[in-house]
Amino acid sequence: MLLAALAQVSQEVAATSARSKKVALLAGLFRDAGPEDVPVVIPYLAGRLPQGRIGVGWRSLGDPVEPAAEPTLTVTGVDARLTALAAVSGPGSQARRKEHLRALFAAATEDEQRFLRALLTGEVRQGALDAVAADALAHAADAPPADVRRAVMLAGSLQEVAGVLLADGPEALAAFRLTVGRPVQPMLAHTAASVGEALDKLGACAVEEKLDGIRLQVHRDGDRIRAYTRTLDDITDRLPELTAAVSALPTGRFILDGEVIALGEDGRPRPFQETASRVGSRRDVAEAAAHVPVVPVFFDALLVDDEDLLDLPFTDRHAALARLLPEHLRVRRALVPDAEDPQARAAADAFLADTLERGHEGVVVKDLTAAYSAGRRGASWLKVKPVHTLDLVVLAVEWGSGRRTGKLSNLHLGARRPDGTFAMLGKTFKGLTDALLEWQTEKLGELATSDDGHVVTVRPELVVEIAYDGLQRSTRYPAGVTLRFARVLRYRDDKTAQEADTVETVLSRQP
Ligand SMILES: Nc1ncnc2c1ncn2[C@@H]1O[C@H](COP(=O)(O)OP(=O)(O)OP(=O)(O)O)[C@@H](O)[C@H]1O
Repeated sequence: MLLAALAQVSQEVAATSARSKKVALLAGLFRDAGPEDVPVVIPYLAGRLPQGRIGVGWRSLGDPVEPAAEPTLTVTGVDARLTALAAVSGPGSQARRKEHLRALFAAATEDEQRFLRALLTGEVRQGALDAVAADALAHAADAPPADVRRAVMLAGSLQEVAGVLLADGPEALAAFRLTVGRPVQPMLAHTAASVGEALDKLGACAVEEKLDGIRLQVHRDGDRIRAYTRTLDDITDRLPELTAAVSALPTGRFILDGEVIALGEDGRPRPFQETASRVGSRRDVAEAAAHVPVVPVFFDALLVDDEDLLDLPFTDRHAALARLLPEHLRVRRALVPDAEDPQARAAADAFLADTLERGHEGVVVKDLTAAYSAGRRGASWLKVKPVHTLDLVVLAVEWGSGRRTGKLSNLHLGARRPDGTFAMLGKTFKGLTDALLEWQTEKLGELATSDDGHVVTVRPELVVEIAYDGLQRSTRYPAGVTLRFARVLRYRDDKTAQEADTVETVLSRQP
């Protein structure tokens, strides 16, 4: 497929707000795509590079290059060129990257150049494009849209489903089943302002402690035990405690969802960074385990023996969990069978107070009747946390002064808009430790697209968790509000910019 075709459809999709028109445009594109094009076309449409970060800085994109008259570039050709570019390393690599880029731009027409430039600087972002693309794919392949969506949820990747569907037709979708050893995207939660609000929204529910650890999905088939993070990375070898705890269970086949967390001897959670460094580090596993032991704590069961539990109500899944696991491996919870009963409401509030007292970050309130909606932020799980936090995208950063000279310090923070662009909400350099400063200077340097000596603009890719005390009106910022006392809590390596909080979420937090 020619890059020109993709660039044109991408532009047309961005220009229309009608979902049905977007679906029709994308379906047309998918009909023309060969299976070999799919792994490139889908990420390009969403503004992602299959290579992840390719180390192209603003310098390399500098001077204009004379465009080609006729389109000849293919999407697979462009992808191969960018793979080669990403592989360049060692002395002189900047110059060689620049050569690759110049060659690519010289072969591109004016429209293609515009598309490539936007792709490389992170401007081609299309809000919620993956859901539209799944429906378009169903159209293109004459498959039921619901079947395609379910396959995507189970495969954890639209690309993979697209490849199989376009190559083998709708019957091939049956191969995407919940399978032990094949991780699925975890179910996510919305936010409620208080336990009372959550009870009003959900009715009969369970209130569970919200542990501030790292999301964990464990698959066991006899001796084969694998553990995955929220981004589906395999972390089994880093957490020997986990394999030990899971292999001691009598049941041999299951998929469980939970959290891994470092607890102190008093049972209170240790600082989040300690859990994060255990999960993030492959080195000296035995020593790290002795130093900062972690425990798995589970809150859901997706499959037990050969039974797929995804579509069962939460109560049934939890009953399966209770049969499978001893109490200390399960999250603590309080049941609220009748959300209108004042006593039950008071008990739910008391459960939150007790959970906070024990050092945890809040609770997750769960609808007792809801199925497990993998990969989606279902309305049936509501988290309640007293400290306000937002996951925002770093749009730009300022060079520091004084003690921070030479470091990229003051972060410009953005929330997501429905069209995939970002609205700046404010700036902060508070809460940044020396280690974080060091880390962000390097990372943001790699993502830089322009630098005026004071402000460095970056590809909007890094997600940072920000605590704040409230919102205040501001005419300086595009959403009309800014954050009061914003401070950095941590970087969220496990989230992409598409998963950052939206302007709508931010505004809904206004009292
Ligand atoms: N009992 C629980 N039930 C569900 N999720 C839990 C529970 N305890 C801790 N968690 C964690 O909370 C997360 C749910 O919140 P959410 O879906 O908003 O993701 P998040 O943005 O990573 O959350 P946050 O930023 O608030 O930590 C889960 O991904 C999981 O890691």
